[in-house]
Amino acid sequence: SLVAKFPRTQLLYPQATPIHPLKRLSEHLGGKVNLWAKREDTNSGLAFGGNKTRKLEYLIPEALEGGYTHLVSIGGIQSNQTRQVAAVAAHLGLKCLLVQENWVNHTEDPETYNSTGNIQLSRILGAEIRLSSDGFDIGIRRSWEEAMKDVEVAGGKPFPIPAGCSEHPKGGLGFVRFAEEVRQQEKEMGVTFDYVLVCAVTGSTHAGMIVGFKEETDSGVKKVIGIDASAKPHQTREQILRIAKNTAELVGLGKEIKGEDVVLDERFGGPEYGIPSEGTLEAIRLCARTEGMLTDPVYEGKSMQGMIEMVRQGDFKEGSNVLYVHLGGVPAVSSYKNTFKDG
Ligand SMILES: Cc1ncc(COP(=O)(O)O)c(CNC2(C(=O)O)CC2)c1O
Repeated sequence: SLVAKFPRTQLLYPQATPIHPLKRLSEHLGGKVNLWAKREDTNSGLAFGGNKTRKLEYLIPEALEGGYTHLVSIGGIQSNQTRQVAAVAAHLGLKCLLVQENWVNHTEDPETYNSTGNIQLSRILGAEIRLSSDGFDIGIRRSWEEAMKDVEVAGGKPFPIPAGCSEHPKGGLGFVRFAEEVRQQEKEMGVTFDYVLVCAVTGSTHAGMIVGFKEETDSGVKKVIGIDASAKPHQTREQILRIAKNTAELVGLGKEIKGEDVVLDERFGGPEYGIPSEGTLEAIRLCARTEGMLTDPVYEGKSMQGMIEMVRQGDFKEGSNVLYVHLGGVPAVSSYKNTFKDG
């Protein structure tokens, strides 16, 4: 394994996350392409888990050794990242300071949006929340750096966890292991996935998969297709490529990561980060009502829309197996009260 040499704190359930067919959705779309889902949204008992919990397994060992007192992270008001960091901190007996910025120009009433969903869970989990009026950006933020300085001034030792864990040097390792897990499941299931679809914003999920699938020799290089949900795809694409290169170096992949390895579909991230299009809402409803599988309006609803559109447009050859990776995000749905008032 490319990542066996790195320490990992067990935060996920020990078993591989389930892969199951999406039979009724596949049928509804013509039955020519076999759609499957791998459920990272059920990967841990820590506050609904999700893709960040898998990444945190490789960041946390350093936080536990180095005498750190606080996990300090950042995201939008309804960030899944910050909720997962809050749960991991509570689980390990560390304090937690979260910077929550104004990333989404939503149309919900602020009272609801700022007190339900992920931020409600983070408060229940005991995190200290610091609201910031700064807007959406996946890069390193001043508000986050100031929060860490404040922890130091107060005598604490802050462990820095950047947005989505992505700019952390080890942010890609979790999804390198994910790719190895998929390859193991392919062998056990006797199925080969021709495509792996993944939602991308800060990029280390997609980047880790590129490295992990690039290593395989048995069933050919997996076609990892990223669906942008940042609506700033240039910055996301650059971040995916940079993280994939750094992660390949870190694990000793021994193969070069090239620009064309980053396949990022920019068509479904709009109109803005955190704002769903009508097409995204339709995709959320179709998947929910054919499979009973819920997706959210910020992230997975957009990647679900992408997969549905690609099937409809015949992008996948007949009989191919398409693996949709569900990365979590559903807890934010309750903050989109008006959006879903009629279901
Ligand atoms: C449910 C869900 N699906 C996909 C993604 C995109 O993952 P990456 O950031 O690794 O590209 C997120 C991220 N969320 C961020 C957050 O603050 O929650 C990092 C942006 C996600 O939460």
